[in-house]
Amino acid sequence: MDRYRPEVLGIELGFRCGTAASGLRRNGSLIPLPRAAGPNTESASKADLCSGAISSHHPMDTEATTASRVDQRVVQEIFNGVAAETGKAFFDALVRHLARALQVQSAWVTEWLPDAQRLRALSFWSRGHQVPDYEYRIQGTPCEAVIFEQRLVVVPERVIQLYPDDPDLAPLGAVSYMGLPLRDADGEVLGNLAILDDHPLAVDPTRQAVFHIFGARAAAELGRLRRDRALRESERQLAMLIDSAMDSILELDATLRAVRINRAAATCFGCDPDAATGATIEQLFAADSCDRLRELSALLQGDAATTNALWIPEGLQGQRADGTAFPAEATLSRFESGGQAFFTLILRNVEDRLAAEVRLRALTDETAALRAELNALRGFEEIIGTSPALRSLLHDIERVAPSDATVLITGETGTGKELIARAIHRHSRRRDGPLVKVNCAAIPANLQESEFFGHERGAFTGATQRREGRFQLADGGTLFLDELGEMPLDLQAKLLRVLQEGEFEPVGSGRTVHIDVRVIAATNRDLAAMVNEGRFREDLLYRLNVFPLKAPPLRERGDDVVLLAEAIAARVARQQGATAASLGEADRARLKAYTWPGNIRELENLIERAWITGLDTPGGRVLNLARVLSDVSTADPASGSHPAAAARAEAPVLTVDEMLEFERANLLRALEASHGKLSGPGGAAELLGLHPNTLAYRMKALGLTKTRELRHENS
Ligand SMILES: Nc1ncnc2c1ncn2[C@@H]1O[C@H](COP(=O)(O)OP(=O)(O)OP(=O)(O)O)[C@@H](O)[C@H]1O
Repeated sequence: MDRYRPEVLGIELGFRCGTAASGLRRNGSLIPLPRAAGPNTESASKADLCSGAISSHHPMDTEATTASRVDQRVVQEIFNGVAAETGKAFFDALVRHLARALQVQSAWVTEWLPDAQRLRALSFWSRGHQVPDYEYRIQGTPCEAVIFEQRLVVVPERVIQLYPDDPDLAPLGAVSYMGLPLRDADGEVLGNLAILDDHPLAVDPTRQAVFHIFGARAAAELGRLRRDRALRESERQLAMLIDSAMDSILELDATLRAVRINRAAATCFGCDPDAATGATIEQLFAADSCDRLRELSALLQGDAATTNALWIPEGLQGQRADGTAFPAEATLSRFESGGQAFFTLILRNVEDRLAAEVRLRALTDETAALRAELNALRGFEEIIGTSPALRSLLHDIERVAPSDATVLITGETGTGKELIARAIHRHSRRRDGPLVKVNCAAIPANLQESEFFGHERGAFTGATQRREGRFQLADGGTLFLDELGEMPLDLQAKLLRVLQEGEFEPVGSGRTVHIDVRVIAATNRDLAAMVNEGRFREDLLYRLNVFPLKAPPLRERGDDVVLLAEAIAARVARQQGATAASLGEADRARLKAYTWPGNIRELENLIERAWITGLDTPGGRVLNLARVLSDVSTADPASGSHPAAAARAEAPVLTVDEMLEFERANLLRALEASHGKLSGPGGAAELLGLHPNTLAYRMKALGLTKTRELRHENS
């Protein structure tokens, strides 16, 4: 814009003495200005400069030598005047010396406030005095171009006419102006340096150069001030941050003396932050912790140091001002400031955490103990009974369960062998693994191998898919082999290998599979007798018989029969949404008198029947035990006419084969009596006191599976 063109050198300068102004209008108020005693009375050199300008249309050309000489002096003068100063004093000295040396009425240095679009004087010298609090809007002033166009602006004369909107020019009686932007190293405008006179300004390149030099000096100081201010601000923020941190922070010097500690640290050490500043680590930590801190700080300092920070998990003992100690964990890190090493120790009092951990551990232990107790109860909760025989069995279960020993459970049918196997699994370390049951009597002999060990696709006719065997399914858990006595001899050999080596080959595969399975086997057969007969492998028996358990028959469990009867009755009642009345003395006696050849399974069947034919009373349903027991036991056992008692008294000792034949004949009799009905009320299973599934297994085993007359009514 043309109005900014006057700085072009060579303009004819006229000398006019300005009118003394009464004051500056800034910030809405009038700043009084001292009245000038006369134009440029401060220095004789001003006259030289001005007259040179007047006498020539080209002062620059004609006065160059003089100006140069004068400027050398000016430079020196200003440098001497400001060299020792910094900050506000520096700017005061700068503008004072500049005005005096250039023989101008006013000189000022400002800071640019871009948000407010204002310039604030860091120092303003006018007519021999400092003008305080000088600040102005930039718009319409000669400084506008200085700041926005970032260049030197020289207005040798008629500045009021050129900038009629600048309200301060008239009160100052301004005639000429020169302004220079002050920039930092990045080129950002920080403010400006300006002079103003009530006479036309004689300008030449040398004077401008001098102005530039002092502009650069002012810019450097302004930049320094800014950085200083920014540093102080960031230090303030850092101090606030450190002080408000939850963790205790200690800044230590190279000798590990605290140079600063935050509020959290002061609280932690139970002292005043100021009092703790200057404390040695010996005053803050226990002796061995001090040794540790010294060692670690040396590690961080050494040439071989590979890290800047070290984690000290627990193990530090802080010492409070009152002499008490607290456990702490910390991070020690090293930093440098002003070429000196410092350490930051970020500390955390872990007293509460350790106490919480101790509490947690105690609670965990307690919970584990309670859980174990509960498990012990729950593990055997299905096994009802308090008789010495049963208690001794439970004790054995507890002993053998935690080991990985193979267990062989023997006992009559229905005595709870499967229940025992489950209890062992539940009390073993494999409790979270699978419990897989295989009933050897229920699987056709030719399919047993594949059932146990799995098969490859196409291994035999019908093997359309590859299939995993029970052993593999039980990997990591327990395999329960029920009715082990029914296992064919060739499979027994393979089972032995699995037990000994933990590996097998699936049918039709050359691949060896390794498994980790505990085997629990059960049988109601006399395996020793079978060994003698060559029907069971002796080596397998030895291998299985590591820990034999015998499930006692119900008739040897004393009052357990009553407890069991009541529990079964309650279960049946629950299923029906009813209640069962307590057993009367007569019923208890009846239950105890019977010999229970089918054991607990027979008892279950009997109670169910007694429930059906029972009588409802206000106290709950009364079981019709008299009738169902008289059906199975018409005679008084004490008289010796009870079938079992009679059998014990009269029957000759039978061989195993004779026993099997006897069993076969007995089953056929039961089937005849039930007219071929297998299960349900009046069925053969009920007559025999067997579970229908067991009856079915037994029939298969005895070759009775194809009996045409059999009818399943309720399953
Ligand atoms: N002590 C007991 N407490 C409660 N119920 C029992 C007890 N013993 C056995 N039973 C119950 O008796 C029934 C027969 O038990 P289980 O099947 O375990 O006998 P088993 O000896 O394996 O019979 P089998 O030789 O015929 O396979 C199951 O319903 C079982 O829950």
